[in-house]
Amino acid sequence: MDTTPVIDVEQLNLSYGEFHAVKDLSFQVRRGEFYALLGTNGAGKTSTLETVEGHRTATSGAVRVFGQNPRQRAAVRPRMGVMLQESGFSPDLTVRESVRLIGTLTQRRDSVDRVLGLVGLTAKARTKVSQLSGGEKRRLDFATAVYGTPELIFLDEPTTGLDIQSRDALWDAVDRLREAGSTIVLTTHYLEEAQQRADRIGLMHRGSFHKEGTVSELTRMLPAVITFSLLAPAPVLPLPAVESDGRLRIETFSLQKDLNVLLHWAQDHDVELHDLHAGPTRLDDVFRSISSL
Ligand SMILES: Nc1ncnc2c1ncn2[C@@H]1O[C@H](COP(=O)(O)OP(=O)(O)OP(=O)(O)O)[C@@H](O)[C@H]1O
Repeated sequence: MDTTPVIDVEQLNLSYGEFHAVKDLSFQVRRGEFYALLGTNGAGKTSTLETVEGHRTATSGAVRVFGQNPRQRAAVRPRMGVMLQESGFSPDLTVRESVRLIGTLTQRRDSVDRVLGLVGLTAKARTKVSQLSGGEKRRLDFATAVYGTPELIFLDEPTTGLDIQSRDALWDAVDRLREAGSTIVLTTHYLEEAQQRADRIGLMHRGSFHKEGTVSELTRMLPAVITFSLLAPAPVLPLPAVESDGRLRIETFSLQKDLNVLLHWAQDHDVELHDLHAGPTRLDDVFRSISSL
């Protein structure tokens, strides 16, 4: 089996004039993996991905895609599908013509009807791109990335502007691409999307990784949280809590034990723990912790 990483980035640096946007960034994406590159605004995600996609030259460092320089587009481009943040379709082409053009440009083979069905645009096949809604344009962008089921697929903010049905349909399609063996690289600001699906996450802040690992590795170092409100005066709580916006919040590294203590206390004193929530730290909390740095 080929163990060459699909993406291998080593000590990548990118500068725009005096501005050092990406600093000594190193990461690998393995075959079949779902990797999410997340980060604060301006962290350098797009700059990094544009370099990996072969659109931008690194200031220094090495970037390999399928073991090759991504600037060698003839070798690499047919093997990867890219959904950019903004589409570059000609407004006068129809949806069908646009998808067919992608096939020609990427040199991948597929059935245009199959791809239109996959992205739910069969009924719009003869519609001009200029007449599509924002969500429909986004689905056409997705079609460009998945045409021919490429080995490597980049999804840059894929669900922005999509309604809930279209989002679900997009993630179903991604699941099927993964079953077919495709490697997925995602950037998104919807953290729950990454939290639910990614095998590994690179969390960027100001040009470098703040953290990299699986979701559980990223969240493990933060305490779990119990929140609730009290509708009537109650005796002193059995655990230290902080009050914010009328709710009490307990942070703990022993969730089961402390939840047990709290529930017993409530039972013994006949106290209602209104709107009680307990659970591990979410990725949003990791994000908030770095955004404030
Ligand atoms: N062409 C450019 N010229 C100068 N500065 C640039 C250029 N492109 C990006 N930058 C700067 O480089 C930094 C990284 O930008 P980049 O678009 O890679 O970030 P990002 O993580 O994708 O951000 P966002 O989440 O806001 O889309 C930002 O500070 C941005 O202003």
